[in-house]
Amino acid sequence: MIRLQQLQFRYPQSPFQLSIPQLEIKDREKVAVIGPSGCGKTTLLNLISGILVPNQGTLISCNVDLKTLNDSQRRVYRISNIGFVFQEFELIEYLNVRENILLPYYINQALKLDQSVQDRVQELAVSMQIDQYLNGRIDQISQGERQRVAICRALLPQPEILLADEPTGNLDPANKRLIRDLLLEHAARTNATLIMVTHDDRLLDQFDRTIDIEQFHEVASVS
Ligand SMILES: Nc1ncnc2c1ncn2[C@@H]1O[C@H](COP(=O)(O)OP(=O)(O)OP(=O)(O)O)[C@@H](O)[C@H]1O
Repeated sequence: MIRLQQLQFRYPQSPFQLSIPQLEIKDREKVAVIGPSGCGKTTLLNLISGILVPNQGTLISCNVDLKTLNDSQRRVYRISNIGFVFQEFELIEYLNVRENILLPYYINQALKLDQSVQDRVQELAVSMQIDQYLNGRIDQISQGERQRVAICRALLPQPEILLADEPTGNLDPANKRLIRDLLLEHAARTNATLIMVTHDDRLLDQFDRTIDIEQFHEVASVS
C-alpha cells in the first residue's frame, strides 16, 4: 500500500505546489495518472520513488514513512522496491542493449548478477520483442525499441512498485497499446503495483483506476 496524507511538495524558487490531502494506492493496483502538462505527474512519481522528499505530510510506501529515511536509506528503498521507466528512458549510448538492461545490477551491489538474472534478461527481451538487438547498439534501434529496453531494465529486478512516466509517448496507437499491455501483463505476473503516467485517454480502459493529478496542483507565491 502506498499512502499519502496531508502531503505538500514545492520546488525551491518555484510557484508550483502539490497538495495531496489523501491518496491511497493498494498493492497490485494498476493505476493510470493523468493531468495537463506541468500539473505534477512526474513529481508524484519522483516522490513515490524517494527521489524527491515531501515538505510536509506523510508518504508511506512498503510500510515505511519515506520522510523518516536519510538519503542512503531512500536509495536502498528505491533499489529494493521500485522499477522506474523514465520519460526520457535514460539509456546509456556507449553500453549495448543487454548492458543497459543489466545496468541496475552494475551500479547496485545489493543486486546479485547471476545466471538466473541473465536468463531473465533473455526472457524479458523475447517478451518485449527486442531479443535480436541484445548485443546491438542503443543508437541503432528505434524509439519504440528503446522504450522497450527501458521497460526491460525497470522490470528486471522484479520490483514491487513499477513507475512508468509516459512510456508510450511518441509511439503510434498500436505500439502505445502494446507497451501498455506489456506493462500490465508483467505487473500482473509479478504481483507488482503499476503506476503509469499517460496523456492518452484511449489507454485508460485497462487500468483499475485513473487519478487526475490536476486536482492536487496549486500555485503558491514564490518565497
Ligand atoms: N527541478 C525543478 N525545479 C523547479 N521546478 C520544477 C522542477 N521540476 C519540475 N518543476 C516544475 O514543477 C511543475 C510540475 O512538473 P512535472 O514534471 O511534475 O509535471 P508533469 O505533469 O509531469 O508535466 P508533463 O506532462 O509535461 O511531463 C512544472 O511547473 C515544472 O516546471
